[in-house]
Amino acid sequence: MDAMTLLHERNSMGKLTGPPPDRQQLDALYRAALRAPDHKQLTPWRFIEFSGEGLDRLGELFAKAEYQANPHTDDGTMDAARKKVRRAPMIIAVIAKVTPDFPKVPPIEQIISAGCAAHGILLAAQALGLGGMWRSGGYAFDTTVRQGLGLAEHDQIVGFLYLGQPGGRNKPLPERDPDDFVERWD
Ligand SMILES: Cc1cc2nc3c(=O)[nH]c(=O)nc-3n(C[C@H](O)[C@H](O)[C@H](O)COP(=O)(O)O)c2cc1C
Repeated sequence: MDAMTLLHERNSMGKLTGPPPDRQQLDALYRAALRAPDHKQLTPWRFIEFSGEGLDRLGELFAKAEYQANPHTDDGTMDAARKKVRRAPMIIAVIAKVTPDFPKVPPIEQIISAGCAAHGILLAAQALGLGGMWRSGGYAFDTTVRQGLGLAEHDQIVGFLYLGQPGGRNKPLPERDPDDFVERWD
């Protein structure tokens, strides 16, 4: 696939099956992430890869988050939280490692950079014939999840990237006209 087609036709894939990306594919995904634009070369990124039993550990953390938010939460909600992680054979949590008070690089720039890294992973996944979907849910902002993943005070989870083999048909892409979004100062 040529680069422009990839950029114009990136499409999230929510239905994902095994096997997970292999090590060679993962290396390519991370290399794409590491080319994210990065003011002052802070490399404000951290990735946590979950597969196999690691997914269940993440699911347990999601269930714990539900419980901490509401100790009266029912078993069904806790189970649903556990099962969410099994929507893909692999999840990569993309974390912005934020350095507060860094001259000229405010936290928002570091978080955007991590967002670009996530986008790089999704684009690279599609280029390799993999499927991917960026999800946050409430868990990306949850204190229990943040603690469980070892985030420092200023870090942010920018997303959970669900990755695997495409398990469904690509949805039609939305028709969007650049002119609806662009203002020109000629
Ligand atoms: C930061 C971020 C968080 C997202 N979180 C979710 C989510 O929790 N659940 C969801 O269904 N889609 C979520 N999305 C949207 C999907 O990843 C996807 O972009 C959307 O379904 C549109 O599909 P498309 O990317 O193919 O246009 C999120 C997107 C971003 C950028």
